[in-house]
Parts: sequence; structure tokens; C-alpha cells
Amino acid sequence: MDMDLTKFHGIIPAFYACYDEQGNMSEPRTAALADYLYQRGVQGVYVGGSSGECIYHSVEERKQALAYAARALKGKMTLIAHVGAPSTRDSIELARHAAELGYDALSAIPPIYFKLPDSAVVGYWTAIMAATELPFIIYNIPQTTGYTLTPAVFRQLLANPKVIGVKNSSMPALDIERFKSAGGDRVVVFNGPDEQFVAGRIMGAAAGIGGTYAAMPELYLQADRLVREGRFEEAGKLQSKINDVIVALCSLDGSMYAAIKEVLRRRGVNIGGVRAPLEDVSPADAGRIDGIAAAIDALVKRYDEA
Ligand SMILES: CC(=O)N[C@H](C=O)[C@@H](O)[C@H](O)[C@H](O)CO
Ligand SMILES: CC(=O)C(=O)O
Repeated sequence: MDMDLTKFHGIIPAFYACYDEQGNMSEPRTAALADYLYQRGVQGVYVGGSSGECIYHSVEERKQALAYAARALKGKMTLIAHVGAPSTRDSIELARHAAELGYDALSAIPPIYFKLPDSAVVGYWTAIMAATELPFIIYNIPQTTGYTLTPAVFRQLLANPKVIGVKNSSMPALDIERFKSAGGDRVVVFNGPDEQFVAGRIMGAAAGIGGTYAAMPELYLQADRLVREGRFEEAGKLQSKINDVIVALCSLDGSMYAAIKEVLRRRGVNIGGVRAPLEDVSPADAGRIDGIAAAIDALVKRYDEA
């Protein structure tokens, strides 16, 4: 695909599931999260991925999530729709829906549950690509899917011009470098692990898609800026501060997403709780969440003044 890939560069938060008080998809709350991210100047959003709790939603709900985010943000930033699902049929339905809504690209994890051979996984991604005109971003996240994308399979997929990149969430920054080396200028590699965003950017990722970005978008935008300016030492120091926050978010009893949603509530955005079987944070952790939100605000302020 001969296209300008720069709209995929930069900071692309994974969009969260936004629920009302009954736990149903909420359009006004989606709009509130969208506005919060827009105000902060992120380059795009990744809608309906792992952080969007897609695995716990019906196809109808996933269509709602894609539609609400598009209605709030179309024309304001780059929109990527995650359409990965256990069956090819559901993914195709979601892909067509995303294309109708005006998304800029599709993305999908490999099909989960049964261990499938490379041929089936390639067939799955190829079927999604054939369903619309949209460009496609492969999603490699072996620790949750059990499937590891190899450089050889990536090269095979590159024969399809719709492939414009890979979101790599495996931990070695080396994998980012290998995918970039295989794809060259025609691909964007997206850093997955937020804990090593700076390393991923230096090793070949031109962008990041991350599950914790929306909790502290200002800090990732600043880290990205420092990398672009070649200020690697300062970027590394900021990464370390970010990692203190991530470790704290992951140290509570509930799911990291429940903790992030509590932090967002303290930052002025209420998007409800998490869907079971994900666990809520315990009320006893309220003080620790206050502390995390205050730490984020203090870091944002420090970098604003710098
Ligand atoms: C395994 C997983 O969910 N990885 C996400 C996507 O790459 C990350 O963005 C994490 O949410 C983040 O690095 C926090 O651990
Ligand atoms: C974390 C992430 O990027 C996702 O929601 O898939």
C-alpha cells in the first residue's frame, strides 16, 4: 500500500471500555474519555483491544464500542480498530463495521483458544484483510495468545500490500528491531510493552500503542518528544518514573484496568468499572489510588514546567 504512514506515528493509547452504572457500553462516557485524550494531543487511539476488554464483549457490544469512539473522534485523530476474535467470521463482521465507520486501519490478535498452525493464523489475518480496503496492523502478543509471530511468518505476510505494520507486545526489544528490519520503510512497528517504550522507540518503533497510556498520556507524549529530540538520557529517566507508576497500578488486588479507571476518575473522567471476570480494586485501596493519581499529576506538572 503506497500510503503516508506518518499518521500512525506517535502516542496511540489503547482505548478503554466505557460502561454506565449498570455495566453496559456508554456513549456519553466514551465521549468523555475521547475528549480527555483529544485535549492532551495524542496522535490516535486503538479501540476495542485487550485494554478495551474486547474479550468479554459480544460482537454487538464491540460494534457499539467502535461506533461510539468513531463518533467522538473521527476527523480529530488516527483511529485503529481492533477486530481480533476467536472466529474469522466475527472478525470479518467487525472489520466491515469499522470500515463503514471510517477507521484508518484494522488490527487483530491471532485467533485464540485452539493452538493453530501458522497456516491457519496467516489464513485468518488474510481473510480479515480481504474483507475491506483498510490497511492492517498485525498484533503480536504471545504472552496472552500463546502464538508467537516469527520474522519468517511476518515476511510471508508482508507479501500482502495491506500489511502496514505490527504492534509488538513481546518483551524483547530485539523483536521490534527484527520486524523493522524485515519490513523497512513500508511498515510501522508499534511498541507494545509500556515499561520499555523508550527502548522500543530507539530499537525501531516509530509509535507506541499501550494499555497504560491513557492513565498518563502527558508522560508518554513527553517521552516520545525526548526520543525524537535525541535526548535519550532524559527519556530513560522519565521511563523509569513511568515504570514506578505502572508497578504501582499492578500491585493492587484488582485488575490493572480497574486501578487505571479509578485513577481516571480522580483525573476527572468516569468510565465505570471493569467487566467480570476482571476484578475491581478493593475500597481499602482508595488511599493508594489517590497516591498514584497524585504521583502522575506531580510528574505531569514537573514536565510542564521544564
Ligand atoms: C500484555 C499486555 O497487555 N500488554 C499491553 C500491550 O502491549 C501493554 O500495553 C501493557 O498493558 C502495559 O505494558 C502494562 O503492563
Ligand atoms: C494494550 C493494548 O495495546 C491493547 O489494548 O490491545
